[in-house]
Amino acid sequence: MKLARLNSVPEIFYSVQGEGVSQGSPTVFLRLAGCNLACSWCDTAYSWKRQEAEEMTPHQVLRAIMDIVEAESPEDSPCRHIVITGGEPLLQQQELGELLGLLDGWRVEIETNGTQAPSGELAARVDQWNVSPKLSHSGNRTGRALVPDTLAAFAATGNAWFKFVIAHESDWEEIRQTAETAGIPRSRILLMPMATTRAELAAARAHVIGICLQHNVRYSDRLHIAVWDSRQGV
Ligand SMILES: Nc1nc2[nH]cc(C(=O)O)c2c(=O)[nH]1
Ligand code: SF4
Ligand SMILES: [Mg+2]
Repeated sequence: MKLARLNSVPEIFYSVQGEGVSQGSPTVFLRLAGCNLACSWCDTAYSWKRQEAEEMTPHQVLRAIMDIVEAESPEDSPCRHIVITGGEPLLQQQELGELLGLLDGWRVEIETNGTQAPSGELAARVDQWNVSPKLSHSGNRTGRALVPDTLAAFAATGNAWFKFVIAHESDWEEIRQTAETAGIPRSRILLMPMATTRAELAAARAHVIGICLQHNVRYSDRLHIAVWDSRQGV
């Protein structure tokens, strides 16, 4: 499978989940390479823009994960929570399924842009989907980033949350329409500020919380940005 490379090494790290409903949980992150979209504000473009990626077998990835767990999480309570992100991890479903087969007893979250439907086999191994559908402000071609049938398939799993990046007040209307078409319940929607720096996050937070209150949906902060600013690999 292809892993993103950060500072010339495959991107696997131990941190707290910074976004969504598991925010704050100690987690191993695995970033896969490649994406089918090209968001203008992508904060991990290095994971898909450059052709370089680290090719590893699922067994090698498992070994690298366990090395980090052993080195960084406590011996008396080793981390067994993984977030797989990208890029778009569902472009590598076959290999991902093999890896998840090796992560027996782990809690698995997948961050996805919601354009690729998971196979039933893969879905059975995933505890939580963090789906982040890309609105028109992402600059992707219309129809490419928002795929209603695929979003509906995620909604039907019962373990998906839908995390939308807010750039403007007017984004709510696009979210409302998307949710209605795909059958996404309000209780599963989170709004998150568009921000790649601590200063941008601080400036946008109150405004996005205001939109959440107005429409009775959850807010998600971006803890890793609040804490480590625009640093990658944390
Ligand atoms: N700490 C931390 N939490 C995250 N949650 C989602 C991330 C992502 O890049 O998909 C991410 C990330 O890069 N770091
Ligand atoms: S879907 Fe995610 S990884 Fe892909 S370009 Fe958009 S923000 Fe970047
Ligand atoms: Mg990130």
